[in-house]
Amino acid sequence: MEKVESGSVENGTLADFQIPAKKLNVVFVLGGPGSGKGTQCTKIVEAFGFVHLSAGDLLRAEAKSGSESGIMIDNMMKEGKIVPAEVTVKLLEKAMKKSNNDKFLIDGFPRSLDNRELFDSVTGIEPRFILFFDCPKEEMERRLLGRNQGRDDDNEDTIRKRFKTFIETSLPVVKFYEEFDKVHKIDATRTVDEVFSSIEPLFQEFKRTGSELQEELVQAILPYLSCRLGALVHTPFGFDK
Ligand SMILES: Nc1ncnc2c1ncn2[C@@H]1O[C@H](COP(=O)(O)OP(=O)(O)OP(=O)(O)O)[C@@H](O)[C@H]1O
Ligand SMILES: Nc1ccn([C@H]2C[C@H](O)[C@@H](COP(=O)(O)O)O2)c(=O)n1
Repeated sequence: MEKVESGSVENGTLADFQIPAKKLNVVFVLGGPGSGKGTQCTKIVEAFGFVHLSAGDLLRAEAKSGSESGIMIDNMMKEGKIVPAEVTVKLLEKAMKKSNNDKFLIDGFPRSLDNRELFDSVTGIEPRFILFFDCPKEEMERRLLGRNQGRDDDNEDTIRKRFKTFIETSLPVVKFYEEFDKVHKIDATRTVDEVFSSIEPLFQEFKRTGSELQEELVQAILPYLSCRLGALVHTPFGFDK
């Protein structure tokens, strides 16, 4: 299979990608904090077999891992600031390489023009389109304060800072892609199901075929089967006898 040319990649980090950049289907999911990006990504994954990569989740995991950059990430997130693009792009790249899939929903990224430029130069991946969840500040704030997922940044003070960063640093990314006609603006004030109904048609081209669904089923039950098989081998009535 054709690979990404290492010459086009900084540090050659993408050289072990099994799928060429041009064949990867990447959709960026943008919107203010609490606009419902993660909620809709979960539904898109179920319906269309995408891999959901949340930049925020990857950063939170890295912060918890005790790595060198962990404390810096944690502090920046508490201040509602955008973590340096080098860190986030590296985490995304690693997560994409680990996956065998060719369809990625990248949630909460690019959150700045720096994010966008570095991702572009490192991966050479052009997003298929951008989903932009449009929601008034008051509704986003209401949702964030009711989220109850134990996130350190879901407090009034940090939420105010996150909104400011969203307007000053993240909206210019949406404007950038609007110039290329790549943005699907979604009214995110409706119910979860209504929002999903309005984005579903955008993903029809990614509908899974029968054999893809079959392969997914096999992958899902394989761990169970191998576990059962292992148990049989080690019981007196199993294969040993
Ligand atoms: N359409 C909706 N109507 C009402 N509540 C919603 C809707 N979509 C999501 N929520 C709720 O709002 C909260 C925030 O949603 P979600 O985590 O999906 O937002 P997000 O955009 O991913 O936020 P963040 O950028 O902070 O990670 C959650 O508690 C979720 O259940
Ligand atoms: N590309 C990104 C994405 C996220 N962050 C930081 C800053 C955000 O406030 C925080 C939480 O993200 P969320 O889970 O709300 O998407 O993570 C960033 O610096 N760069």
